[in-house]
Amino acid sequence: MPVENERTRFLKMTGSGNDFIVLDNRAQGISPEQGRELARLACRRKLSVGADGLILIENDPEVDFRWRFFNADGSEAEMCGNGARCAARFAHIKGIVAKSRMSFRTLAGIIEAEIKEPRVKIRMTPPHGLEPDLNVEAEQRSFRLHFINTGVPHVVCFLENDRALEEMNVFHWGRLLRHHRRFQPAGSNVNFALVEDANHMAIRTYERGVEDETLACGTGSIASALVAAAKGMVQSPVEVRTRSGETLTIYFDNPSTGAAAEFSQVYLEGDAKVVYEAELWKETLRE
Ligand SMILES: N[C@@H](CCC[C@H](N)C(=O)O)C(=O)O
Repeated sequence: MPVENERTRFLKMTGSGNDFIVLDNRAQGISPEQGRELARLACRRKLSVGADGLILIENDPEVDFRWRFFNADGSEAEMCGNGARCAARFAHIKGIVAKSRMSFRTLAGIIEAEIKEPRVKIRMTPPHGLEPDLNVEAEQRSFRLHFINTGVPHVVCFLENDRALEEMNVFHWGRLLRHHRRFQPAGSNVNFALVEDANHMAIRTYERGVEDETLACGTGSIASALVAAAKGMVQSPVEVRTRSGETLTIYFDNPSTGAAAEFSQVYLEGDAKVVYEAELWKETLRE
């Protein structure tokens, strides 16, 4: 049983439709292995709380706190943009960090956050590994993909219009590309993106570790905006419409375009809302 207590308090939170179970692990001592198991069991929809991921807030000697982030399938991810905004708001609501500006440790590096209730703006770690224009084949269909790591790995596939975005079978093609040999062993999140004008985009994302389309993906929205900026299609700030209909705002400095494009000062801003506070009963943490 991953949680020793009979009942564990948690907040259910949503970052623009990406939903998370967030709990204070400063005293509970849930180990990474137990966290994996807890995520896998508690994130199951209809059988338990149901969520895209689990966030454990823990003490850190150098910054305000650190987190561990687990996808719904129990895999641990280096970063999650929407989850990071929820974690910062959780820490503020729970009095773990009284000030509205804070910093916390993730496996991808230190994230800075500013609470603007209920919005949260976070400063990301530097994106890296841009590889534009990769031609990838899946089931006899060719995709032009652009890879970038914005804390976790992402590929971006640009579509030409609203209809193409609406009709894209994200579950089918996203799953195939996410597991494509080109992106192994880590695999990749897969974003289908539409540039509407120089400051507006719409995206749909197939998420690694959730193994489905989610209603929003922060690092995926950033990846899509940065690749579009590298190609000279957009400029900061970029408003990204997510599948939930909510908008994420991406800010960045982009001094150069093309394959060697560089980015600094990358920020993500959007809502991070509490759905409810509750106690998790052990009885739903069974197969
Ligand atoms: N939803 C996230 C990304 C979470 C991690 C991802 N599923 C992975 O394993 O790479 C976001 O908002 O960034």
